[in-house]
Formats: sequence, C-alpha cells, structure tokens
Amino acid sequence: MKQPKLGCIADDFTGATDLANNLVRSGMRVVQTIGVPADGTIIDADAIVVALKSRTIPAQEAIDQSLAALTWLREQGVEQIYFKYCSTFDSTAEGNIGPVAEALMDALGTDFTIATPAFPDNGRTVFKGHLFVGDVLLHESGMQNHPLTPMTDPNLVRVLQAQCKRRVGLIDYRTVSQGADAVRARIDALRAEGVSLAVVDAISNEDLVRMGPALSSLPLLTAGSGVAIGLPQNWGLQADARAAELPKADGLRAIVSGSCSLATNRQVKHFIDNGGKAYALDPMRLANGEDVVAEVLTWAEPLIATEPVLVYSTAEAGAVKAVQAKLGVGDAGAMVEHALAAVVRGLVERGVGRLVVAGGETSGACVQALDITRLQIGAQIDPGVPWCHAPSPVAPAGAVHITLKSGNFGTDDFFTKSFAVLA
Ligand SMILES: Nc1ncnc2c1ncn2[C@@H]1O[C@H](COP(=O)(O)OP(=O)(O)OP(=O)(O)O)[C@@H](O)[C@H]1O
Ligand SMILES: O=C(O)[C@@H](O)C(=O)CO
Repeated sequence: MKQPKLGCIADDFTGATDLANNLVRSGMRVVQTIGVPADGTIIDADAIVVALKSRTIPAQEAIDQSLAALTWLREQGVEQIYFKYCSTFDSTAEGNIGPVAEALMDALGTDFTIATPAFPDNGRTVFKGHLFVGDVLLHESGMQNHPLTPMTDPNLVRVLQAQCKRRVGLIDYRTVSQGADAVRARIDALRAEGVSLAVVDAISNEDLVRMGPALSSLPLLTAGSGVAIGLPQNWGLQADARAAELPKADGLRAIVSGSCSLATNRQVKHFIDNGGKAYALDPMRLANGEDVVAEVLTWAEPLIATEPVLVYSTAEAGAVKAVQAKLGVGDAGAMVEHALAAVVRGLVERGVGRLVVAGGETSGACVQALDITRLQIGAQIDPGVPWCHAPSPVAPAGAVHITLKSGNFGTDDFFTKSFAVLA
C-alpha cells in the first residue's frame, strides 16, 4: 500500500467527483470520501478527496469542517492540499472561498497559494483574471441569477479580494504561456510585493499542464477541478487507464434527477423523446401527503428488469418558481430531495446497481440514503462526471455503481449514453 500524495477538500459532492475524475484521468488512483472519515480509516490511493457540503453554509462552519478535513488528510501523510470549489467560483461576498482558503493557509503555515476555477473542458476559462463561462463573462452566464450564490462580477481578483484579509494578485496568461519557470518567478515577485493569493489565468488544458510543475512546492492549491490535470506529473504519474478500473457492473439501471438546470432539463427531454420510461414526480402531490414514493416504486419494479427508468422532479424555471412560491424554497427543495432519496433507496433494495443521479443537492441526499461513505472513481462519461463504485449496505450485492452529475454538466444524451460507458 502506498502513502497518498494529494489530499483534497471539496466544497460539494458532485464537485468532489469532478475533481477526482480529472485526477484519475491524469494517472492517479483516487478515493472520494463522504465527509471526514473516522479515525483509523486506511485508504489505499494516490489521492483522497474529502467531499463536504460547505459551499453555502455559514463561513465559520465551512472553515471548521475544512480544517477537520485538513487534520485528517495530514494524518494520512499527504504532501499537498487541494481545496476544490466550483468552476463558476460560486460564493457570496462573505465567502466561503476566501475564508476557507485563508484558514487552510494559516493551518499549513504557508504565505502563498493560487486560485483558479479554470476548467477549459467545460468551457470555464480565466483571462486577465476574468472568468468566462463558454463565450460569455460569468455575470452574463445565468450565474448572476443563482438563488444562493449570485455571481455579478467576473473579475476574480476583485471577487476574491472582497472575501480575503490577505492581498490578492494575478498571474496572467502571458506568464502562464511562458511555462513553469516564468510562473515560479512571478510567484516570487508577488510574494515580495506582499501578495498571498494569486488568481491564475488559464484558457486551455495546455496552460494547466504547463503550470503544474510550478505548483509542486506550494503546500496548498485552491482551484476548480481543472488544475488537477497538471499535478500527477509532479509525482511522476502518467495517464493510465488502469487508474479508472472499477469492479464489473451488472446491477439493474435507473436514473434519478432532482436538478432543474438547463442542461438537466435537456437531458430529461432527450431520454423521454428517445422512448425512455420516465416518472415525473409532482412536488405538490408530495406536499399533499400522498405516498408518491410507493407509487413510483410500484411503477418502476416491473420495468427495471429489462430497461433503465428515469424518476425526475426536474422542471423548468417557471414551474419550479411556482412550487417554491407555494411551499417555500427551502421546504420545497428538502421535500423533493427526501422523496428522491427514498426512491433511490427503494430502487437499490430492488436490485438497481447502476445508478445515475443528477444534481448536487440531490446527489448528497441519495448518497446519504444509501449509507455510502466512500466512492472509488472510474471512467469518465462526460467532462467532470465519472462512474464511481461505492459500498452500500442497502444494496443486495453490497455495492453500487453510481454517477453524480453536476447540474450544468453533460451532453443532452447523458442519460442514454452513461450506461454504455459502463458496459
Ligand atoms: N420541481 C421542483 N420544484 C421545486 N424544487 C425542486 C424541484 N425539483 C427539484 N427541486 C429542488 O431543487 C434543488 C436542485 O438542486 P440540485 O443541487 O440537486 O441540482 P443543481 O443545482 O442543478 O445541481 P448542481 O448543484 O450540481 O449544479 C434540490 O433541492 C431539489 O430538491
Ligand atoms: O466545478 C464545477 O463546476 C463542479 O464540479 C461543481 O462544483 C458543481 O457543483
């Protein structure tokens, strides 16, 4: 058994699998844990990703959870820490990216780190410190309307500075394009100027791979998942398909979707338009106290024997707003998550062993319903979304293959193609 090299702290569950996926694709064997494992847990992997749900909780709670993860990861002997946040830099003026990054810097006794959400494979690029989502700036991408973390300023130096006590600077594309030595020299110059956190430009995977060697001596990195593709080389690891090998998958198939993002709405439509069997869960019937979960399971049971089924609450913005207006945003969300989690549990008890879950919060609820505490990361379905294999006491076979899809990730045919990737 080898000592893990990289210890990662992710601020949500789907973000954690996204990071793990990029590390696996670049040659690391990765295990993702749900929360901080119990003392004495031994993990055999090159990298460990601790998945928290700390993105939008109060900053002090996010700090406490992240420091607990750091303590555990250091006990495993990791050589470098990676704080993973969203590729759209989801945060409020209070945090949690800045406060968590600074708390980790304090705990590690380091005076410098980087910050970049760049993830070119998913259209997230950083240029002159400004974050683009596809062809538009962050504040024109729809993220300006996010209910919890509205992003109204694409200038990440300004955004991060508003969350930090330390000075924030920039390593721009001209430096990055010159390679690792130039990045190292710029880090030294920024340090000398009293800058402690630097946003780093990256507009391509080549930029990320080029900057990798310059990051090897930093105890802490903070980033989206993109920076991960340049790190395994620092330990002499190369892309190797064996890093993504999972046990054989032969359970029944189901998809559960609570994400209401534009991408997931298209994926649900594509599945149904192509003849997939689907059950639309109506939040108002749940609110009326009807036993919709039992109804779904009765519907699904004969179908799953021969084909994948989709159970979804996914709806377009207008319909979601109408439900939220009647039930309240928090209560509507919690009620739907609870129902989908109960559906997942029932499906797995009935032999579903290949499971697609769409939505970050929904994934959190489903993983908890299956008593999953760790995931081994396998092959990528789409950028940012891998298949995983997870022990689950709920599963008759003792484990499931599961994929946790971020709301905004995946092509329109994601639901139909994911099972083929696992075959
Ligand atoms: N029809 C609906 N009406 C109201 N709320 C809903 C409905 N369907 C789902 N929800 C709630 O909306 C939220 C969707 O969040 P979730 O994180 O699962 O998806 P997402 O935001 O698209 O994903 P990500 O966080 O990965 O971007 C959940 O709390 C879910 O319960
Ligand atoms: O970085 C991303 O965009 C995703 O991994 C994510 O964090 C989704 O919540």
